[in-house]
Amino acid sequence: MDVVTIGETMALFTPDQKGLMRYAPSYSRKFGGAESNMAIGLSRLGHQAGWISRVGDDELGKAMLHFIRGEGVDTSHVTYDTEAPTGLYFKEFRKAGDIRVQYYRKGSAASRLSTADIDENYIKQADYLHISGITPALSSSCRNMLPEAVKTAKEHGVTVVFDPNLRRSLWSEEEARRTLLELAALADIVLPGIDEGDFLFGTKNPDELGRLFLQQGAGDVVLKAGSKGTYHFNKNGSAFIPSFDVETVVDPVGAGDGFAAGYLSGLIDGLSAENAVQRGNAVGALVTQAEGDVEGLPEPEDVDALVNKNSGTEDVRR
Ligand SMILES: O=C(O)C(=O)C[C@H](O)[C@H](O)CO
Repeated sequence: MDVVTIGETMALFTPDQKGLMRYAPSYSRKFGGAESNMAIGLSRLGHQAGWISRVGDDELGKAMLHFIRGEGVDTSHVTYDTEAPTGLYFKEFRKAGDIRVQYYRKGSAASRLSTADIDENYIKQADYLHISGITPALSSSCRNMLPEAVKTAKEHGVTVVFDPNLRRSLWSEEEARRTLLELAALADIVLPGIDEGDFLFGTKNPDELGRLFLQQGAGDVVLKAGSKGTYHFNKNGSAFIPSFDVETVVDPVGAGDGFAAGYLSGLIDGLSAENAVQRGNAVGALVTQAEGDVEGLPEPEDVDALVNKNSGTEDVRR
């Protein structure tokens, strides 16, 4: 297994019409969850990814599992929870550039994940363990589970990748800041956005953030500056890798997960840090071109086409 990830995926309902959701009579059903989005991204790029989770023992849970398994992700460590339902989320396209999400996930099956779901043998055979800051916001059992998963990974030399994925609506600012900083300190690679860095450290200055995350304990800091590009910092220095131009953003949700998939795919393929980030930028850009969290995740030839079209784009070692 190249990467094992842990987290909640929800049935995603999108109104078939734009505008306020209260007027929407019909919805399309999709699936979305940061960690499985990333795992599907890896699978599309030809890698082996496994996803640890719980889903409700209900029709949506079954459909979700079929879907994610069908995308080539290993779901052998996903269990059906007979006492709690699959979580739901709604994505409302109010007007261009104004997309809102509404969760119905309190007490969901995945919020009942706990250290009992951490199988040492499963984690130890992976090269990377990917976790996000959404999971600890779901419940105290989820919060206790992640450090245990990280400990298991570290004992076996599995590289820990942490995407803060701040979801303010799920917990208090204070709790979020404390927990995300704790997890960032445990990770080998962190993938924050500039706004998340600002939330955690009170500055938007990229160099300052790079320094602070390194000081916190990460070996590699990959700092996403949205449509501008991405910074990479490690003990050898820093680089800025520009983003790819995107004409119209159809749906930005899931772009960060796509970035993580592209970046990890690059590392798995042995690319330099800068080229891995460039692949991340490419996947992130492509994800925004389709509606849905995973529908725009590319195959390798799509990534190559975008990167080659922009081959004038150079990595700038700083
Ligand atoms: O917001 C969440 O918690 C989700 O996991 C839903 C989406 O898939 C996710 O935000 C995309 O990154």
